[in-house]
Amino acid sequence: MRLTRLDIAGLRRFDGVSLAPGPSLNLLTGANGAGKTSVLEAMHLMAYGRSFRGRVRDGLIRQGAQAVEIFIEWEEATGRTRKAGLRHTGQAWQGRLDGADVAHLGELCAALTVVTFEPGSHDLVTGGAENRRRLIDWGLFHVEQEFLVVWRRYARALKQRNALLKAGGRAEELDVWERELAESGEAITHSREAYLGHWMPRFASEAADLAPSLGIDRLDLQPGWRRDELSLADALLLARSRDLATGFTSVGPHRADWRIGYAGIPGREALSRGQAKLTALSLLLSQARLHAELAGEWPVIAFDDLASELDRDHQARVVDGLVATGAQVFVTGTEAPPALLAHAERLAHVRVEEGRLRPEGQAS
Ligand SMILES: Nc1ncnc2c1ncn2[C@@H]1O[C@H](COP(=O)(O)OP(=O)(O)OP(=O)(O)O)[C@@H](O)[C@H]1O
Repeated sequence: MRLTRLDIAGLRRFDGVSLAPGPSLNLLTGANGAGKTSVLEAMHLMAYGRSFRGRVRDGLIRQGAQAVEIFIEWEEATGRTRKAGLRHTGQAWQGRLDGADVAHLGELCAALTVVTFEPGSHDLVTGGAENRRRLIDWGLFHVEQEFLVVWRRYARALKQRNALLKAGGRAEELDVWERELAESGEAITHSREAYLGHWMPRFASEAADLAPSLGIDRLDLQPGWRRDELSLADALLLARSRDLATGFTSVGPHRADWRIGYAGIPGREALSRGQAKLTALSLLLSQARLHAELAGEWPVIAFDDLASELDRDHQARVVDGLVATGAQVFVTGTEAPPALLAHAERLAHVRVEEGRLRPEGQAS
């Protein structure tokens, strides 16, 4: 997919700006604090319902503004033009897709696919399980419509069981929600396992190119209970008295994780920061590739501060590879990275200056 228009108002230092991105490589340069990352943040907010820099109410909304407002227009590979608007006050949000109000932010997220690589992305590899669960579920939400339905069923049942646990609910009441949890939870796990199976070979091949010394050869799902020994229904029943004591559900796919297998190093603790970044980048790019194969079009790819995240050789490999796919790419930096200048004929360059956007070549 290709963004053709991006309007941002009330976001960080942007009062109101508009961008008409190019179809291939888009470079945003500017001084520190000019607002480059904020442009990617706006795209990410529409595509994920949240920022990669923390909660909306923690500073995303411009000081003195009531709300952040984003409008994006894009073209799908089929030629269909789509448009989405999002207004977020920090407490409440309103979304529109193709001219109609949406009931769930998830509808915007399902329509617009953006993959963002930013300075915090190494957390996918070295941080907690939540981001890894989100990543795999992101892939599934976009290609399996049923997944969202079953995921919502699970989330609702989990909430109900937790409420009953806290209230010291009766066994018959817990039985009802555990049945629902077990059924939807087994389905979620089945989908996650199948997805990892598709993702693994693409991830291994991307990692073999970007970080060959790591010898990445596995992606193993940890389902959130001892699935090789018992069903989720049995695991929930077995955990019931402990869960009643703590007031929360200790087993199930909401506790799942997945682990990367490295043949070249003892484990993720041995990764340098740069290697963790390359591993995260391999995950994101291979997932974008898998998405392109399953959904028939590449997501928009956004790199925040590419030049300080990757060495020159890796920058060139990644940019050249993406140009060959035809994906639309956004890159920010204080200066233009040589890897992008090598594709000058495809490059749309915008300068970000004190919260304003100025296409390169236009007078300020
Ligand atoms: N809520 C807010 N209201 C007004 N201005 C804000 C708010 N939050 C952040 N800013 C300002 O907006 C800018 C955010 O810049 P951003 O991080 O997008 O810049 P950048 O060009 O990517 O910078 P760098 O190169 O330093 O990473 C900063 O100047 C910051 O001080």
